[in-house]
Amino acid sequence: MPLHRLFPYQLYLVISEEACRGRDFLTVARQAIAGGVDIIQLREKNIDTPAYLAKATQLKAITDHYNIPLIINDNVAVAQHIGAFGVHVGNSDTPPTEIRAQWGTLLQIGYSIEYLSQLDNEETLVADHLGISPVFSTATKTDTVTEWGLKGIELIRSKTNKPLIAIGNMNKTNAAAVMQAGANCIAVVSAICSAENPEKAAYELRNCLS
Ligand SMILES: Cc1ncc(COP(=O)(O)OP(=O)(O)O)c(N)n1
Ligand SMILES: Cc1nc(C(=O)O)sc1CCOP(=O)(O)O
Ligand SMILES: [Mg+2]
Repeated sequence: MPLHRLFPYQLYLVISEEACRGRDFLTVARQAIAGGVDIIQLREKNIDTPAYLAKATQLKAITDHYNIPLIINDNVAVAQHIGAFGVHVGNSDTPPTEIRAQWGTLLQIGYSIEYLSQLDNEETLVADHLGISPVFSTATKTDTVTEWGLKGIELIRSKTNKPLIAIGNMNKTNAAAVMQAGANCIAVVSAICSAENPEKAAYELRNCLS
């Protein structure tokens, strides 16, 4: 099956209340959807599960309304509870094999690739799509390991057929090159959440993608 059928999303918004700079994150999500994002991840760090659940439930009402898949970062219980499309985990989170063992194919699993050696492990094998973590270093998340760059995308592309999500300082100036290097999708926080006009920012990013 062609990759775009497995993961038919090209513009991926990763949203948190903090990234929206005092604006209502639900309003920013609606604006981003109007501008053309086609998948959203809720990424709240340092929040307890009841508070995460409350935010996820509110956002799910919006994503359902617009028929946009919602992914929950880190918290599998929240993802499962709200009937999310999927969950995104990294090397410090619940491993994909555990999620798969418990929930089968109920949740799509995104998994961060920080080391090339991960491409040979069981966690990558069971994941549905992979985050290239990060393509370029970013102030939004500083606890990262490898800055993959365009060459890193090409290398990872040559080693896996899984859908690749490019994350880390993605913006209008690099989106086309990142896709050209082999990514299937770009994921952004600040380029949309911190933009003065999130709808326009999403629309302009969308136009950089094929
Ligand atoms: C699409 C996507 N890719 C990578 C990440 C990073 O996940 P992780 O390494 O678990 O780090 P945190 O986001 O949990 O800080 C992501 N969230 N989304
Ligand atoms: C959530 C996240 N994960 C990353 C990774 O490298 O795994 S970088 C990142 C934040 C991306 O923010 P911005 O679009 O503002 O650069
Ligand atoms: Mg994580």
